[in-house]
Amino acid sequence: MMARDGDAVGHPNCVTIRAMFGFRKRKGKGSDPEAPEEYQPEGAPEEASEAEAADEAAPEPKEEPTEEPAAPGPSPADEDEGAEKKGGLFGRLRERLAKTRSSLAEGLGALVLGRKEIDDELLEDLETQLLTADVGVTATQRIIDDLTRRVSRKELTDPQALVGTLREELTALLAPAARPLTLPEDQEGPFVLLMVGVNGTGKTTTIGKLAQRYRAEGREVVLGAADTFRAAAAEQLQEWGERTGVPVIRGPEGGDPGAVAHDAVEAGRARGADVVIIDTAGRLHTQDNLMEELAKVRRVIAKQLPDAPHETMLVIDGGTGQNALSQARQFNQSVPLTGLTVTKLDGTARGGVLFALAAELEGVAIRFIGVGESAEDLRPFDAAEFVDALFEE
Ligand SMILES: Nc1nc2c(ncn2[C@@H]2O[C@H](COP(=O)(O)OP(=O)(O)OP(=O)(O)O)[C@@H](O)[C@H]2O)c(=O)[nH]1
Repeated sequence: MMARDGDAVGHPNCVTIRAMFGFRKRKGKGSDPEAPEEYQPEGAPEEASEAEAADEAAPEPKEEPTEEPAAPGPSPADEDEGAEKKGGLFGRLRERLAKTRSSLAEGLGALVLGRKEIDDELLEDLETQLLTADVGVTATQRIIDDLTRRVSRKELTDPQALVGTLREELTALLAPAARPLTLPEDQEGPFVLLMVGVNGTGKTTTIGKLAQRYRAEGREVVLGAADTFRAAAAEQLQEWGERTGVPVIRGPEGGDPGAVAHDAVEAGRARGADVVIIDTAGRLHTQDNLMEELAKVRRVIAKQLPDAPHETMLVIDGGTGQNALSQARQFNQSVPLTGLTVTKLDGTARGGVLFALAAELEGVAIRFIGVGESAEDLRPFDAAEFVDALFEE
């Protein structure tokens, strides 16, 4: 890896290039991206243990609370409640990110405590802290380069200001990736979402939550169960379909997933649906089989509808840390990705991986994050909100 800020080297009182490579020297420390995560998969959606899971079980998706409630317009009392709810939602995000918060932000606070100046050692410790929190090599390098530059120009001298500056840097790093998924209002034919991801990352659950969200917005949705490899996957999708009042197109077990995808798009067209969401297998006999199958499903959809799939979304388990990056790269080769959903951030200290994904996967937007099992825990990804939730007292 090349340093990009050579001009910092040799400047009096400034950090040296040594600091930027500190992570190499400390390789062992906290740099075990493949280490098993303590996250324990929880039960099926309807088994959610928290009180708010009751929200999810509501039979009418239109009554599902949303972050931006639709008409009728709010009364003044509702507005107060709205503000409170917003605070509540932020509070909940903050609480759900507690593990990442303690591994990333709280560690940084401790790091600068009692320091009098920003020297090599402090920047090296910061670098280690970021890598330990799964921020990843590219993002960490970019941040340390930038801080080094600021220190060398004397724009940043006070260690206590370092955390604030870092917070800005982290937000700026995430911001280009935080592009919401907006459905066109005037599109001819349905908006087709192809959902991919390895087994157990929360793909089917995410599809269910998305169906619920879109139904609550008054959109017509069709689901396609193109994971014909695992019968339980279609069952699970069917349950979500029943819960949200959305038709689910299925095929025979072991059948052709391309045919199911085709039928789902066709059903979406015939019904004048706004959105078709297609679930795919997360595991086949081999990884190569899986990638070929996904590419084929994609081709079938593309033949049927110009520009479709309009979104190819990879669902990643945030608890897999740096492994998420290799998953994303691999999927991206077979089915060019347009968006990501990172789930299970509520059960892991490895949420720093969002920064790694933003830095490494240019052009792929982070659409949603999952911070729990209920529908409102699938949140549109907002860079500033995410960083605030990690840093705000
Ligand atoms: N805590 C938590 N659990 C989640 C989240 N998203 C999904 N889950 C849970 O993760 C488990 C696996 O989710 P699935 O939707 O079955 O995963 P999948 O990727 O479809 O897996 P396959 O169907 O096996 O391919 C379920 O128990 C979900 O409720 C999240 O953001 N937080």
